[in-house]
Amino acid sequence: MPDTPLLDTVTFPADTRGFDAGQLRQLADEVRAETIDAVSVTGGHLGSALGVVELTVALHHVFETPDDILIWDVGHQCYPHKILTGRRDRIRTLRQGGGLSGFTKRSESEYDPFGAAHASTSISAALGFAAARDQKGGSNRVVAVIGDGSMSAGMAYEAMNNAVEATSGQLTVVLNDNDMSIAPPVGGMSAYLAKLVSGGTYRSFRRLGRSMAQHLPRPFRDAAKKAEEYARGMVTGGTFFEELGFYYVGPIDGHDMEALVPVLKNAAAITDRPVLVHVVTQKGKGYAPAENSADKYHGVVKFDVVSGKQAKAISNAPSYTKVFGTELIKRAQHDPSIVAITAAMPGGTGLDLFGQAFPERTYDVGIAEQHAVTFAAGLAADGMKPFCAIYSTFLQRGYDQVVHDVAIQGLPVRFAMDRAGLVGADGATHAGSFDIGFMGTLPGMVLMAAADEAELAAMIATACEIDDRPSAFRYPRGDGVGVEIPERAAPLEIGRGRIVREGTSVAILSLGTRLQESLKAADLLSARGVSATVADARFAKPLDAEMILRLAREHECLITVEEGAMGGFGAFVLQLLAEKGALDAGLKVRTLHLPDVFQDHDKPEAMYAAAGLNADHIAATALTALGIGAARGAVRA
Ligand SMILES: Cc1ncc(C[n+]2csc(CCOP(=O)(O)OP(=O)(O)O)c2C)c(N)n1
Ligand SMILES: CC(=O)[C@@H](O)[C@H](O)COP(=O)(O)O
Ligand SMILES: [Mg+2]
Repeated sequence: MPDTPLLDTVTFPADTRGFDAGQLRQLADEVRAETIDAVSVTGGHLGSALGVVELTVALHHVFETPDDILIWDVGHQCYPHKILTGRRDRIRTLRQGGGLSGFTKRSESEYDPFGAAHASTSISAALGFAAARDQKGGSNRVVAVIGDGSMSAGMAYEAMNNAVEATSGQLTVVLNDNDMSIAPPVGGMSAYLAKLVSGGTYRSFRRLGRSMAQHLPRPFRDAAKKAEEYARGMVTGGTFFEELGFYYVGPIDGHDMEALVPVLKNAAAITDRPVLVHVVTQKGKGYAPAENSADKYHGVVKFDVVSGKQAKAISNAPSYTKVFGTELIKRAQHDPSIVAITAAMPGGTGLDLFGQAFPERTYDVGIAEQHAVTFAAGLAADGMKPFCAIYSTFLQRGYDQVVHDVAIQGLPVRFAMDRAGLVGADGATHAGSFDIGFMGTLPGMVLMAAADEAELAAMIATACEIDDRPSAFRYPRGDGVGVEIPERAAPLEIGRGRIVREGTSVAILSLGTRLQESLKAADLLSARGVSATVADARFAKPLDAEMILRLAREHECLITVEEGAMGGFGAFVLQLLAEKGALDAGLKVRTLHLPDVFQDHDKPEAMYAAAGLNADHIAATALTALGIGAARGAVRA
């Protein structure tokens, strides 16, 4: 544990309010050491947190949190904030079951006035808080901190566009520009910010001194007159933001406490217009292994603090993500119309591999899922074969585009939905729980779910051939099950499932990831003298009606299993059975799916157990339905 004498005196931000610049610097150093040490035992989003240590200390020193509202965009950089807001005693439980969330969360602390984890929501939320304050005649201040990567999303612009009209009072947006998203940032705004930073203004701000006050907008000038040192580090510019009605201040060095504190004090005092403070930081700041790594330790597993070496688990199977990337490359080698789209997640989606193989056919559109989907629709409309690879949870943001721009027009966009199902430590915000329901209800959509990595390869091959309508395939976070992938996977027959194991009394109909557990459940049932068929549905849409109706006819009990929310595969099957009268003769149907709650972060195994999607739960469900009765423990292997 690091030596933290000053931090030890701080439990809440109020404890820092009397600190001088030297003490604030020392506090930042100690918070940084504490953050590194904590994440070394928990894993998590380290690089972004290290980049905002000074900013966090300065914000809590200047603003009267929690009365003043401080909103972190994404929230993945909030560990220093948690350390300073009464949660240091639990900081080594970050992202662990029952422990602190890795993001901001309203239920966790009054210092988290708004929860997040998806990007680019902070300015809208802050504007809402500012407008609420205005409505109530309050006087508290409101701050949003948003990263340069998150500044690529439509929501951020929608909020800035509305800011001047929605609030007549104080609102500070801190643009934390570390010139990084998860991958290097992309797009015109990123280039614009780089230009602002590389301009003479930034290089020379230290020389500007008090004369700068003359060039500042009037409120700054007045404030600067009161405290001339506040003017240091403030530079006008940023035409784009000015045109939207903001005062633009910056760029300033986000690691320089003597620049940060006075500038933030000034921003807090401005009430006639919103202020955008452009702060330049370094992702991974102050920890050499992070600073020197390509991803700046954006997300790490446990690591050794001295060497920075991460304790990566060894696996015998490739990750689904890697299978997606490599299989798509194979297909693209024979089909020049295949192109791939990612919304700022090239590494996370495996499209970094595709991008190396086909740089000209890979589009990283930034954090802009809505645009990604409609951009793919345009590509498809003009004869390309777009694979739009977006995590299930982030595709939620592009849903109207999926409906309106893709599905209604019947365009053959292929949606590769990674991280479908539970994701462990990132928790509820990142779980891909809903895609079966929201994609499966769309007319014309072909929706597949991979039970293993060979199935994923087959589904990619299938999607390649679907040229007359949209298609989607879902697959989970993590490694495959270790099955062999054929050199050239054959496409599947659309709407055909497969029987994996034949039995007589119970039919377990699995969609996607829980097939292995379903097979284990069949073993458990067999040990209890119950014969089970196990089928892999492969398709949530169109359903294999023939297979499902046969299972219904030939078994006493039918259990659907899926790693998705209610209202998904099980609901589709029930609807089919009802429509075809297959429920009329007493078939016992049970639908196993994710529980109707937002499951908190935990180890995946614990989450599956809590969800009731393990072999013993499946088997117990069958036994209970058959009236054989079994406490779960009774069927455990
Ligand atoms: C809507 C959405 N898309 C993608 C992501 C994945 N994501 C999390 S952080 C991040 C990069 C954010 O970059 P920036 O805002 O600059 O913060 P930094 O990591 O640089 O501190 C991305 C792409 C997300 N959380 N939400
Ligand atoms: C904060 C965020 O949204 C990403 O960093 C996310 O945590 C990545 O998840 P994976 O680790 O599953 O790629
Ligand atoms: Mg960034």
